[in-house]
Amino acid sequence: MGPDPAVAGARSAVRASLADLAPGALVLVACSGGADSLALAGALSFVAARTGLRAGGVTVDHGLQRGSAERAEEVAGLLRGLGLDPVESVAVSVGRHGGPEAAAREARYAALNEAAERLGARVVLVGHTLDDQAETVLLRLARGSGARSLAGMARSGERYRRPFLGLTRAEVRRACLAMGLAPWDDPHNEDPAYARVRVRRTVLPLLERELGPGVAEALARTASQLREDADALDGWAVRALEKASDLEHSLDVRVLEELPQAVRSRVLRRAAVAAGSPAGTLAAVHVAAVDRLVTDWHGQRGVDLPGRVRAIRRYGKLHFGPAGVAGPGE
Ligand SMILES: Nc1ncnc2c1ncn2[C@@H]1O[C@H](COP(=O)(O)OP(=O)(O)OP(=O)(O)O)[C@@H](O)[C@H]1O
Repeated sequence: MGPDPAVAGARSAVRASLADLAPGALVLVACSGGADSLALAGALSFVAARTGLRAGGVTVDHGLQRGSAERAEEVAGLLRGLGLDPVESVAVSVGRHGGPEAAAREARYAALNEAAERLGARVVLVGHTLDDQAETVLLRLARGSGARSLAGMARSGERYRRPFLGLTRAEVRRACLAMGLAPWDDPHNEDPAYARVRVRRTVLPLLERELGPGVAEALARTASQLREDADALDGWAVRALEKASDLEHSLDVRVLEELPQAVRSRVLRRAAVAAGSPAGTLAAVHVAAVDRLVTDWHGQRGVDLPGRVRAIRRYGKLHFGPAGVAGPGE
């Protein structure tokens, strides 16, 4: 008898996501002990044994709940039991920046990045599923995001890969249990104080009831279509930025005027970030204000942007530089 179909699906998703790596390469799994990342660890251990990859694991103790250190040790023990080596349990101190959830995530990714670099792992696997993707897309849709943001999480980035992005949470949980692994269910995942939990428990089930099943799959499909569109627009923006820039990093307004709005916004955003405006705080309203310097200009000189960057229009050029420093010709 072959393996349970859910286990087979999990293993083949992991195998496919690592197909480009040469034998001997170290792959880490980021494991919280939840069903998703535990199934990921089980599947990675299986795949590594058959492909010559090396498999290790990292669990991060955020120190936010009673008994978290003991649980991290238990998770590390489970990972070692699966034959993963090296296995690390890393304790982090979580700041208060942007709310406890965001702070925990920031501290976690910093710890995972540090471990990957120290251990020489090019790839770190995380256990996001199709349902996580659908929830992310719905949350972002409700906030009014553009294509890049509605594209959700990438299946594969520079360091992080998400082999389970095409599998549902139920499939992954089934795989975890069928592998004989006992997951730890984080009580936060049931706490309706979090918008994501309300989306999971109330909004998505309501949409499925009212609009028919398959809404989560449909949202995930929309995300991957928008990813293709956003990639194409970003590629166009990179080329347009190159074409519009002169040696002093000023942009030619005539070149900008010719661009479709979606591409011009991306060019302006990139130019502002390159001049030092932080990507995280540069909002659509800021980019729109700079855009008006191009398309609806009434002689005003400039626009102030986050990070003390100022965009200035002068003599047919748009210049981005530090606020308070005179631009070219000012
Ligand atoms: N404590 C942890 N230690 C190691 N890895 C973790 C931990 N918590 C989460 N992860 C990894 O991150 C994945 C996503 O977890 P979760 O959905 O809880 O994250 P999140 O807080 O929503 O943040 P993000 O989705 O941005 O990673 C997990 O499947 C797992 O791979």
